[in-house]
Amino acid sequence: MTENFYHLYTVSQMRARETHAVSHGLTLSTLMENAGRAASLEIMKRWDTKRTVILAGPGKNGGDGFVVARHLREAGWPVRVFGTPESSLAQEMAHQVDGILPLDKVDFEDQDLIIDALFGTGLKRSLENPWHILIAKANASGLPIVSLDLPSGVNSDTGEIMGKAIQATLTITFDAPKPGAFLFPGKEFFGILITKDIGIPNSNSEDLQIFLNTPELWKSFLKVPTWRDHKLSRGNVLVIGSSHMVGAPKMAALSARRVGAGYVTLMVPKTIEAFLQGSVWGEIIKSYKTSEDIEMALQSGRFQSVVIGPGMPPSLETQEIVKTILKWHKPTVLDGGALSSFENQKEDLFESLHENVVITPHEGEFLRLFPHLQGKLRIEMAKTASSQISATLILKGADTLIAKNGKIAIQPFASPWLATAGTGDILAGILGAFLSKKLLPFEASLAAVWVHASASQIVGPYLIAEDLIEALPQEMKCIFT
Ligand SMILES: NC(=O)C1=CN([C@@H]2O[C@H](COP(=O)(O)OP(=O)(O)OC[C@H]3O[C@@H](n4cnc5c(N)ncnc54)[C@H](O)[C@@H]3O)[C@@H](O)[C@H]2O)[C@@H](O)CC1
Ligand SMILES: [K+]
Repeated sequence: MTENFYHLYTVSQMRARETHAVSHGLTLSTLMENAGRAASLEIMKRWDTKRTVILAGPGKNGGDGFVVARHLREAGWPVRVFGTPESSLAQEMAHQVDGILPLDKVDFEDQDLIIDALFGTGLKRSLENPWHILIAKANASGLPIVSLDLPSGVNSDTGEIMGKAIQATLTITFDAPKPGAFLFPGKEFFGILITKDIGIPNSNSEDLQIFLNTPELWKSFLKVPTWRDHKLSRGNVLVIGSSHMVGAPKMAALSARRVGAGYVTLMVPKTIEAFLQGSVWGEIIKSYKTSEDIEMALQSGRFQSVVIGPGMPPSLETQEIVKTILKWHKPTVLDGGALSSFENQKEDLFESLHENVVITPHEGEFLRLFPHLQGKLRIEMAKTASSQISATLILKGADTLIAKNGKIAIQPFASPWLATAGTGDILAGILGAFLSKKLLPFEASLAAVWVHASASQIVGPYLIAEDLIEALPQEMKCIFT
């Protein structure tokens, strides 16, 4: 198993792993034996003797199922095996098991447990009957289902449901988890996910293409202050607001402070300056009339990062301000209206983006900028779009994706209660703070998405944006202890 436990293997990477194993003298039969044995041991660890039905598909996933059948029977379990081995390797494993019945005769009456070894990483195209009926029958049985490698019917690379999928109680995946285990809708079908080593030697050759966001990737870059620090050295963030929605930039600014930015300036139109002076305490309020005033503020060189978008209306004025900011090549977060303003001038935006920018669209904002990706899976959207722009992309959603040059990290968890107004402004603020602390845009994005999601779990049900801001210091303390 790879030491990068956060590394997710695509189907083509799994094939490369297989070839790598063979080049180290392992046979495919040995790997199948290792997989089946590891799975059967895990099953016997979790359950006492159960009347078990094994559903074995035509390929190697089915082969793994036959191995499980043999091991469970050797341990005295009553096991009924249904399958139609087609590949020579699956047949080799099937020969070691007596009394295999045809899949159309499957019956779950008086049984306790189902092992799903129908399809794994080799699933191609959408499943049709008789597989549909079989999967529906297994799901409707009410029995616990253990899926080998992945729930049959889930696309290993994308999490797409290929017609119909097994709803697993437990999934025992081999060598390393697959992206589909963390991408919706497939993610919901895995039940408990565990990974088993099957003896494939470590290899360094595969590129890190898709992986899970974990603090190990960025924690060391987030520093606690020392006696040498002062408020400006701890990150100086400029948040641009508008009179359109005043609360949004306020929340972004406060969030930046709550995750450790030492100094946050909120720059708003002259018309609301006085109002804001009276309603915020710790942020510095400055005003602007035109984009030139913002340019002058940036000229001062004081700000280490800029956040624009929360509460900004999609307009030509916003567009002008964004273009002005991007000229300065500062670490910059573009969110909400800062992105939507370019719906009809996408190329202008793409040309102005640079390496220090992070864009944080939700799917609606994303499709305004990349309409040609409408109908694509999220993982494909992120991969394609991030290869087209020089900025880092955070594609927000239940399984937020962070992408740069086609490399993608998946946020493994987040509370569904985050689906409420204002939480996006908070993410923009957190990100602005981490950028001001000199984290590189990709690492800052990983850290911000994690902190945001993790804080949402601290708050729990009935979260509103203001609660999330309050929970940020607790989350930051968790990271540092
Ligand atoms: N890659 C590796 O290193 C290892 C893989 N192993 C197992 O092997 C699995 C992959 O094996 P395979 O590549 O044989 O693939 P699968 O066993 O997942 O499925 C391939 C078979 O399903 C058929 N099939 C695909 N899509 C279909 C559809 N829509 N309708 C009907 N039939 C369809 C194919 O014609 C082929 O016969 C993994 O998921 C894992 O369980 C393990 O044995 C251990 C080692
Ligand atoms: K399976």
